[in-house]
Amino acid sequence: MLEIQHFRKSYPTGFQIEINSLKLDKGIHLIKGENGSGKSTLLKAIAGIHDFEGDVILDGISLKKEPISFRHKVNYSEAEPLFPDFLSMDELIAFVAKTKGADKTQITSLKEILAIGDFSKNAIATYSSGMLKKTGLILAFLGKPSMIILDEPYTTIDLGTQKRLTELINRELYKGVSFLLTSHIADFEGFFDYNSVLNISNGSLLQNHE
Ligand SMILES: Nc1ncnc2c1ncn2[C@@H]1O[C@H](COP(=O)(O)OP(=O)(O)OP(=O)(O)O)[C@@H](O)[C@H]1O
Repeated sequence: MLEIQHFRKSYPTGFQIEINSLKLDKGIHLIKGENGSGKSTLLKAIAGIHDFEGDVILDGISLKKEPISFRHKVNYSEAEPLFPDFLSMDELIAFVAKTKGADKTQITSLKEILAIGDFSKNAIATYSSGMLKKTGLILAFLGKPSMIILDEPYTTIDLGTQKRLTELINRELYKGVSFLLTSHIADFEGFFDYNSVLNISNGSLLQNHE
């Protein structure tokens, strides 16, 4: 279970997200909101990338008190991932696999599902936007995370990859992994039986239904 307590994140521009208390059960959750509503800011905070006031607790492990253990349990993919141009996807996978404890079987299986092919040997500088997105996605599934956070997972990838990504998410859900997804359009609302759908507007979160 994911718990957000007394959360506050503000930027010097004046934009602010405040969540007094939020509890999300194991399962799959969707955060919807317009451009600039605060989705990415919230996800980056939950993933331990952005600093914030308050705490986020996953399965009893506090991000503030046990940051290393917490980060081991949470994987994250950005909406528009950026990586060093000179590295290849294979090199990035090898690095993340080592830190997250992923084995060769898992890597091969994920590469097959996401139809990565031999292109992963090439430098990131040569990647299309879809390949860049697939790079971010594959890294987010490595190891044995309790929660996978995917920011706008269906943008940029082709229809075939979208279908296989849905199968992959369902497979991992079945194994007990939880998911937190965002969308600024209703592009994949019907793909999953969400445990909850939340709306974020101007930094405030509203829980729709469970
Ligand atoms: N590093 C930053 N410094 C200052 N302001 C920021 C920063 N990152 C985001 N913001 C501001 O915070 C607000 C929320 O941005 P955020 O990227 O979280 O929204 P979003 O819902 O993910 O948007 P989109 O759907 O366009 O990706 C926006 O007003 C944005 O300009």
